[in-house]
Amino acid sequence: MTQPERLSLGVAARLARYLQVLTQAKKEGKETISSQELSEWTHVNSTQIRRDLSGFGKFGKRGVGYNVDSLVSQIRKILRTAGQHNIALFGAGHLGRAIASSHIFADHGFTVVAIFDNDPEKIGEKVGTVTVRAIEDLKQAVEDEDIVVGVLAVPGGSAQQLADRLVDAGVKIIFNYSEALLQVPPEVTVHTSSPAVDLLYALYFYLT
Ligand SMILES: NC(=O)c1ccc[n+]([C@@H]2O[C@H](COP(=O)([O-])OP(=O)(O)OC[C@H]3O[C@@H](n4cnc5c(N)ncnc54)[C@H](O)[C@@H]3O)[C@@H](O)[C@H]2O)c1
Repeated sequence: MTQPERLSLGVAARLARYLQVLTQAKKEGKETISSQELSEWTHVNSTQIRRDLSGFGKFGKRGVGYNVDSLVSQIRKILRTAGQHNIALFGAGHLGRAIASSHIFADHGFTVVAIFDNDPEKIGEKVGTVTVRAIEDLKQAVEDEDIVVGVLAVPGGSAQQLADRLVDAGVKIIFNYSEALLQVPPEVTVHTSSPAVDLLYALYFYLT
């Protein structure tokens, strides 16, 4: 399989979207999927899908479609997300608990291996199988448990100080659920999740 050095942002975003649909299809027991079906679920047109996937070798058979399993592993390889990746979660509140006990990350090979909170009442509590720890343990946890992503499920006012600690501990990817605008060095990527902003984006394409 030939693989370009770096994907364009557009291709990477579409591949991630295909992966999301394929992972769900796999969970529902689907073995093959056509570019037309992928198109219906992702709203990317099927010609574009075939073009995106053909660039990386032949996964599909004419008339049969793509094998879901092999397409999932191929896209994960292309996105370099094959294997398991460890996450540290900050905030054992409503959102943090929901994230820790759901499959949204696990389905894509991410495991929540550590949960941090600054509320003394929560430290030592179990959320699923993980014990809530004090923030002072962060640096050691990143080192010992090979943590590559920090997920912030804390109030906006606490997010920057935690981002600073993550950067200091060497974590390069921050997934920010709060509304805080985070300042990080250029080598660190922040992804901010905002359902309302995603909806505005969808609305823009609906209205134009
Ligand atoms: N983007 C989304 O989809 C989405 C959805 C829901 C909530 N949110 C955001 O997620 C965040 C959490 O929401 P919630 O409803 O779970 O709040 P919550 O109050 O239930 O939980 C927040 C937790 O963070 C902890 N915390 C606060 N400061 C901390 C610090 N400095 N270090 C470690 N832990 C700290 C608190 O002790 C608490 O356990 C908020 O910023 C909220 O706006 C985003």
